[in-house]
Amino acid sequence: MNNVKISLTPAALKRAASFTYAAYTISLPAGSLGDLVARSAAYAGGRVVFAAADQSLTLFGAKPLRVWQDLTPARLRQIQQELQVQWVDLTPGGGAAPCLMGGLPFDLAGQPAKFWADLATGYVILPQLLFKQTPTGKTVTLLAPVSAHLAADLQELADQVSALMAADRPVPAAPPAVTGTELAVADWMKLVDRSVAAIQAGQLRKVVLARQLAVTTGAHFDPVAILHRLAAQQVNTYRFLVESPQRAFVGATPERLVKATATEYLTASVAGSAPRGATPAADQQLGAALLADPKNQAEHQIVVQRIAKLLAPYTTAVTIGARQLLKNRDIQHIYHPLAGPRQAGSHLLDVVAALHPTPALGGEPRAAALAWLREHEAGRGLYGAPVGWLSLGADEGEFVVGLRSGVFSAQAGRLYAGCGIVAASHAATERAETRLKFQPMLRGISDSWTIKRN
Ligand SMILES: C=C(O[C@@H]1C=C(C(=O)O)C=C[C@H]1O)C(=O)O
Repeated sequence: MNNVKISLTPAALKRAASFTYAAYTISLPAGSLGDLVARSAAYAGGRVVFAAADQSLTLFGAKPLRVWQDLTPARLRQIQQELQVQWVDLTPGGGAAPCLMGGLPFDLAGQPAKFWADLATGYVILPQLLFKQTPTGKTVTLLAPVSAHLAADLQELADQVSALMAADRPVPAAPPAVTGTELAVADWMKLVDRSVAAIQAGQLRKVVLARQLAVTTGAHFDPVAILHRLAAQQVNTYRFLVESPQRAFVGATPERLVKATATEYLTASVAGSAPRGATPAADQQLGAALLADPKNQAEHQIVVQRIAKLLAPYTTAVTIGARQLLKNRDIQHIYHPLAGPRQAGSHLLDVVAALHPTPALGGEPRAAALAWLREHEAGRGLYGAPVGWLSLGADEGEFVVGLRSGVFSAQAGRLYAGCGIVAASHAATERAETRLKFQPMLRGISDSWTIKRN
């Protein structure tokens, strides 16, 4: 691509003067956005990627103009509302809106999540370079603060895009060999037993317990390389990367929290898990057994009923789609899509606040489950939390549940996996289920790993 020339008329510059930020959208030649992400090492420490499971959208934000931490959905809604009126589109003929991208914490009131460093309490960026790929094309939206040198600043951003597109794609390094340690297994199994006892005593109906696998490598964890491997390995998943100067949170989740279009909210209930079979017949049998299993049915019913109730006030009617199996490479789940037309005046982040954490990640009732987790579990950081993007134009965006994921520094990482505990749960089976849920990320980070139990 030849270098792009930004053209701003004096009238456009005058219009910009009453705003804080100015945006300018450029169409890019066809080609995979993944290739650009692969070349983006110069922006390491400040990248966020979101790739929708149905390939309808990939977003790549880089060069944060602003960063927010200590987040709740309500706080992010306030930030969105403030920013919505602070930017102006200077694209001749009209361009795309800037977006906020990143993740909220699972529970700000939970125990501190030390390993997460600067990602611990949520991390949302306003990128200066926002690449967007849809089936109809590829664009980049540049965002600069309005100043006397706005035209030069936008041109410099455009030049950085040209340089990125011209950069050589680095030859991917072989994935590092990894040593893993399952943390606190005996304690966790005891906690499963105690949770089952609390459920049987009527203290709560369901709680989702997570555990951690610490991973280390003598080489280097490259979050973008992990993201690419996940994209190739994990069908039917949303891939994401939230990268700060200190950490990178990467994953491939099957679970949508909520997508807001102009007219609809779409969500999903994903709960109840089984392995994939080695042959189509074995796989079909495992799926049929999962659908027929009373414990998994009970676990799933709690989730689907609660989500339908929580979504109802924000829609004119909730439709619960047919029960299906959601199959990823290593795991299959019971799955229901849910959707409803938007209630006039409702906001995406209010729906995020209402839904998170669903009983697929927290429990039922929510308050009792969260209290149980705050007391018994180490902080989750962004694991299991809303991860996604939010437009600063219309109130549209999508948040997924940050599962099948890990957080990394250069040489160390933590993978997370959780499972729903109900009255009929057994610690050994739940441990096996969480082991299965570590599998996608282990495969994503390495071709060879050794796991120790601590
Ligand atoms: C908590 C996780 O997964 C969640 C729990 C599930 C279950 O209990 O069956 C299934 C899918 C997810 O909603 C995880 O993968 O870490």
